[in-house]
Amino acid sequence: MMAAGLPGWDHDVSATCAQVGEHALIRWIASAVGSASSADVLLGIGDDAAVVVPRRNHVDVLTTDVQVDGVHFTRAFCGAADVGHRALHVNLSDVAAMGAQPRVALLSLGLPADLEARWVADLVTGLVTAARAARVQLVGGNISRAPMLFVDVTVSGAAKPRHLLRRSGARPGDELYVSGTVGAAAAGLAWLQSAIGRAGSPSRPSPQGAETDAAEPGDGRFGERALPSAIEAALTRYRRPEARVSLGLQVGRNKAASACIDTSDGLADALRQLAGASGVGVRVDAAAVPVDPAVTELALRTNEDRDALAWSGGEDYELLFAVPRRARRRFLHASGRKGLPPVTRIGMCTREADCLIVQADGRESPLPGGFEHFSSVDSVAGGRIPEAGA
Ligand SMILES: Nc1ncnc2c1ncn2[C@@H]1O[C@H](COP(=O)(O)OP(=O)(O)OP(=O)(O)O)[C@@H](O)[C@H]1O
Ligand SMILES: Cc1ncc(C[n+]2csc(CCOP(=O)(O)O)c2C)c(N)n1
Ligand SMILES: [Mg+2]
Repeated sequence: MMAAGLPGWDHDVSATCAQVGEHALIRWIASAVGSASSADVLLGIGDDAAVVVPRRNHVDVLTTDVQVDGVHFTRAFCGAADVGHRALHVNLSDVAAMGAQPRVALLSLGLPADLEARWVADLVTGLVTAARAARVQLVGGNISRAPMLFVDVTVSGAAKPRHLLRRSGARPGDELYVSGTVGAAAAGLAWLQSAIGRAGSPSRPSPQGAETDAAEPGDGRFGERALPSAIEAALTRYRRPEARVSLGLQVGRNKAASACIDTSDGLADALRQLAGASGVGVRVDAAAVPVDPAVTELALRTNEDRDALAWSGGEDYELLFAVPRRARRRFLHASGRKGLPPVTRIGMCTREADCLIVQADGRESPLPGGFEHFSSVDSVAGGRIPEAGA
C-alpha cells in the first residue's frame, strides 16, 4: 500500500532510519512541531536544551513513562500514530492524576537501524497531533540507535500548590470514585491477542495509524458480521487512551478530593497504591464497579476472565478519587461539568488496613494484584505477543 503524503517528508517510504539519519529525522520533527510555539517556551527544539518560563505561583509537575515495543505495544496491534498518541497520553494521565495542567513534553526515541523512518515520522505525527489537542508543546528530545524500539516521553505540567492532588490524602470514611469504565483497554488488547482478533482484518492497524486506521467504530468487520461496537471502542481505548486531564484539573481546582491516582496498572492496583500511601484500607462494592461492556462481550466469546480484565487489566488511564463525605456535593458538581467522563462511587476508605472487594451477597475477598513488570501477569501477556506482521 502506498503511504499517504506527509508534509515535508521527502524520503522514500521504505527508507530506514539508518538511511535517513539522525539529523534529518530531528530536522523533520522540528518542522512537524512548527513555529506555533507557546509564549511560555523561550527555546524549543534546536539548542542543547529547551527553555520554559515557569508559571507564576505554580509549581512544576514532572513525570516520565516509556513505551517499549513488545511490552506496551506491538506493531502488529498498533499503528505508528497510535503509539505516538499513547506515549503522550500515558504521561498526561500522571499529570492529570496530580490535578495539574500539562504544558511541555520531551520525546526520547530508541530506534532500530532497519526500522522504516516513515514509521517514525508517523509516530511523531500522532504524538504532535495529540499534543496540540492537549495544548502541550513538544520542546525537545533525543534519538539513539537501539536494539529495540522504545518511545520515552517526559511531560511537565503546572499546578498551584494548593490544587495538587496526591495519593496520600485519603482518610477513613472517604468515598471512592472512579471515572469512566474499567477493563476496556485490557479487553481490546485481549481481543487483539486472541485468535479471533488476529484473524479479523479490522484489528490490523494501517502503517500510518492516524488517518487511515480501520479501527473506527462501525467500519470493522468480524468475519462477515460487524465487529461488536463495544470491542471496536475497546480497541481504541487500548490504542489511543485519553488521559482525564480536564477532570483532574476540575477536581484539583475545586479541592474536591482528598487523594487521586490514575489506573495505569489496573483498578485493583490503584486502590492498593492509594490505600497504602494514605494509610487506610478500602472496601469496594463489586456490583458498583463500572466494568466496560467490552469486558462482558469478550468474556462471552472467549475464555477471558471478566474479573481479571476488569480489576487487573490496566491501561484504562481513568482517575480514582477519594472524596471526604463533606466534599461529595462539590466533587459531583466539579466532575459533572459538561464534557467530563462520568464518575461512579465504588466504595469507601476504612480504618482497617485490609483492601477488600465486597460482593452483592456480602462475601468479602482480598483485592487482586495489578500489572507489574517482571511479574507472572506480565510474562503471560508477553507470551502471547506475535511478531510484528505475523
Ligand atoms: N527508575 C526510577 N527512578 C526514580 N524514580 C522512579 C523510577 N521508577 C519509578 N519511579 C518513581 O516511583 C513512583 C511510582 O512510579 P510508577 O512508575 O509506579 O508510577 P505510576 O504512575 O504508578 O505507574 P505508571 O508507570 O503506570 O505511570 C513515581 O514517583 C516515579 O517517579
Ligand atoms: C503488547 C502488549 N502486551 C501487554 C500489554 C499489557 N501491559 C503492558 S504495560 C501495562 C501497564 C502499564 O504500563 P507501565 O506500568 O509501564 O506504565 C500493561 C497492562 C500491552 N499494553 N501491550
Ligand atoms: Mg500513575
